[in-house]
Amino acid sequence: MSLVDTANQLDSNFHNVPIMYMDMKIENRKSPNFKGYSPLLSGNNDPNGAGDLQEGFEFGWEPEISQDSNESRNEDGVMAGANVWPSEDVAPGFRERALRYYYAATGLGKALFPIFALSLDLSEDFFDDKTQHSAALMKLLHYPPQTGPVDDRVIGIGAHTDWECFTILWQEPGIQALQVLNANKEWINAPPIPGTLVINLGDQFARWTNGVFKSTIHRAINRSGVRRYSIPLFFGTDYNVKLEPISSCVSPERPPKYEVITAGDYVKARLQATYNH
Ligand SMILES: O=C(O)CCC(=O)C(=O)O
Ligand SMILES: [Fe+2]
Repeated sequence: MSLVDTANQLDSNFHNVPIMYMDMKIENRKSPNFKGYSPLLSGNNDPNGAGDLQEGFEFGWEPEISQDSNESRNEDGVMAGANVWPSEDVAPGFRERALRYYYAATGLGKALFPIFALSLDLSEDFFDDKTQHSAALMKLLHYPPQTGPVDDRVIGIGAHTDWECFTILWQEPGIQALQVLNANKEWINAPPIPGTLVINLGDQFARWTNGVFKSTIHRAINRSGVRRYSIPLFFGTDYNVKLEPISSCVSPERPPKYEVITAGDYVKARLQATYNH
């Protein structure tokens, strides 16, 4: 089955989850790393915005389905922490399908690193020792339709860049919502194309390459009149790895642009800023 078909299958299950009423026991603010359920308007990706008109459910790596989901990995440092799931009564089969798509999509995420290493004239295994632990978060998002008077500061998800290296984004077929800011500062629609996924570059990759690759500014607005779902997978380098610029990307003309911190500290700081606004 193709990756997109696996996502479509998860989507059909996800539509049946009464996600609007997810148990507030699994609210993301109760988890050290914001795993679990984020209610409408609880996050704010654009500091000039007044809250994102979406709700979501976020989870990360965990051992294969048959094992205990409570295991957390020491290597994840500040980002260590178990997933939290809605109960099987509320969402039968949801965890299993979500993890099935997660594992398939992380396989694609991992395959992107050698391609980008080659594009930077590095050996293709350059990122291998930095991507041992699937530092990857998946988010299932629901955007209610936006109708009526519009406050420009409240949209589905405000203008932002993603935080990791690559985002692999599945979008609800047939609904235009995602927009990308081009070099002329114009918003360009990025409609779903059947059978495809969107790949966005994120801040960690801009940091690795000292700005040679840029993270894409994007936003989403659902004015379709119907609910929209999307599923990003944010895939970065291991949380305990320092985001140090690749030496060939630093020169007297291109001095280091970013303070060096670990990938985990970076993601954690961004999560805190987004949900504790
Ligand atoms: O829903 C979308 O299309 C975009 C989601 C997104 O940008 C994000 O979650 O970071
Ligand atoms: Fe994003």
